[in-house]
Amino acid sequence: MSAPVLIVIAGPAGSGKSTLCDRMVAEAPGFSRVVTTTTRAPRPGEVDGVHYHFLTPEAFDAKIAAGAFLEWAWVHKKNRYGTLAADVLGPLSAGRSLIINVDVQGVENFRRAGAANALLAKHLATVFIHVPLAELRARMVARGQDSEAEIEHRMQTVEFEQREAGKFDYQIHSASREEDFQALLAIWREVAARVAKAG
Ligand SMILES: Nc1ncnc2c1ncn2[C@@H]1O[C@H](COP(=O)(O)OP(=O)(O)OP(=O)(O)O)[C@@H](O)[C@H]1O
Repeated sequence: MSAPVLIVIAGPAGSGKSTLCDRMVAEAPGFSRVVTTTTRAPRPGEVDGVHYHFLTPEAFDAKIAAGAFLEWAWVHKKNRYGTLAADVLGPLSAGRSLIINVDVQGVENFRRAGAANALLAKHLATVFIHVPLAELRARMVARGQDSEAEIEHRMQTVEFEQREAGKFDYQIHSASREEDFQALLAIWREVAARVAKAG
């Protein structure tokens, strides 16, 4: 078994974050997704503790007051989403590896949490996925999930996101799905070796 790691993966919309997370969980031994917490209502088929921890706004407030979150944020001014420290540190302490897909701004929260928590910092690696603009647009169109307006909206934040890329520990320059996955596996091996060496 390799040493446990926490891979935080970010990149523009359509860069392939979900695809890579799904594949790591399916194929890399000992990997699971971080279960995050939200105040939004469960959608049909969503299971509490599996897809999210679903909390009432009051219960979410209580966790904030208790300092239980590594990070949290409002999304569209409507619902709150966050990551409880226990949902990251618990699995890592039990020897399991974690992957989480967050937006570029969310990664800053993980860096800050790492600066305040040595255990987290030891296991943490941030990964940015680069994709040329035309290819990003093509992937979103091909995915068929977003309206033309939504795609335009998402494309407007890409430049900002790319400017943040230099702050990440690792970069993947996206090619085929297989090459991207192999690049992530190589990063995982490197981080696991670093964690093992840190003891
Ligand atoms: N390397 C790749 N080459 C071509 N297409 C890819 C590649 N990786 C992922 N895709 C496809 O691009 C689309 C976007 O991928 P995915 O949904 O994983 O992106 P995402 O970064 O999670 O997006 P979002 O932030 O919008 O949720 C999907 O249809 C996926 O199958």
